[in-house]
Amino acid sequence: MKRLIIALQKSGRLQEGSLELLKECGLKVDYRNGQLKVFTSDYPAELLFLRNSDIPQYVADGVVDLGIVGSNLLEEDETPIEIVQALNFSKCRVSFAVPKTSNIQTAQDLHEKRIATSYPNSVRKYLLKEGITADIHTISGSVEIAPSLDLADAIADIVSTGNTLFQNNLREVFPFLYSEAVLIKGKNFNSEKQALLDELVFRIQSVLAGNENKYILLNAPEGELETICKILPGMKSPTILPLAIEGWMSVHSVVKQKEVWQIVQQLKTAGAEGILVCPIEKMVS
Ligand SMILES: Nc1ncnc2c1ncn2[C@@H]1O[C@H](COP(=O)(O)OP(=O)(O)OP(=O)(O)O)[C@@H](O)[C@H]1O
Ligand SMILES: O=P(O)(O)OC[C@H]1O[C@H](OP(=O)(O)OP(=O)(O)O)[C@H](O)[C@@H]1O
Ligand SMILES: [Mg+2]
Repeated sequence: MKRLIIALQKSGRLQEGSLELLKECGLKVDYRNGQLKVFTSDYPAELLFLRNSDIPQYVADGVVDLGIVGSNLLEEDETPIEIVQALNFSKCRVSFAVPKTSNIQTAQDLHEKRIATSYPNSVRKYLLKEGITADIHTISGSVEIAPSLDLADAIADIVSTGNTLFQNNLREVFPFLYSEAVLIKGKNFNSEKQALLDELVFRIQSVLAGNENKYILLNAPEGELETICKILPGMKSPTILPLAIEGWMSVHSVVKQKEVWQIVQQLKTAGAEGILVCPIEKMVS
């Protein structure tokens, strides 16, 4: 039986989310920290745990079939690689930041300044586009410390919560790149491997759709049904079932996770009672 070889990060920001997603897709993974190779059961895959920065090359060379990396790495790496699916986790931005006391406010203010970063190609491309020249210093980690050591006037690094900038007395100037985890595909896909990939992508999309939506149930007075159904469009339409008490209906529907609180408020105002909001594990439309 053919197995898809999937490269995941050995340690770091992407590992937990990658393993979690594969488990939600039905791949049984018995992984113990430090293992470099793991076979999955319930789906024919072999997981290789590699350095994040090595994954694009392994995928491009066809040494592995698939990989999960941050899209910012692909921008930096410039290896031509097909993104099969954005994965909606490890979302972050790559931003310029400066000491709180600095008067750098705009892209133009970076002209002829010293910029420390782990992403020199991405920074170079951005500055070139803006017609700005700067002195780029490449540092492989802990970039936020560079201004306090007077190694740089500004940095370009990943920002998520902004805590690291805050702790290092830095101020975000502006982001120039947005990133999230993505599934990337190598070469040498015969029809058997392609079928396995299609199945995996189908499962991933079902999990992502499930995560983005909530199942909502509520009791509605019959007289308010029309208003309540307008608030709840559902996948096709809401499901309506009679309650044991006359004059009341149970209404079931699916709503976008990000709209849940606003919809709950509208439903309460429209007279709904006993509102339940439940997670959806998988959703196939
Ligand atoms: N704070 C963060 N929040 C969200 N995503 C992040 C954050 N930091 C990094 N990432 C994402 O995770 C990816 C891997 O980052 P991580 O710091 O784990 O590895 P690395 O140090 O860049 O690489 P290597 O494993 O080669 O040392 C980044 O390319 C980015 O897409
Ligand atoms: O905005 P925040 O939520 O604080 O996240 C940003 C920090 O996260 C990443 O570092 P990481 O912790 O991965 O350490 P590293 O530099 O060793 O990769 C990134 O390089 C920033 O330093
Ligand atoms: Mg990091």
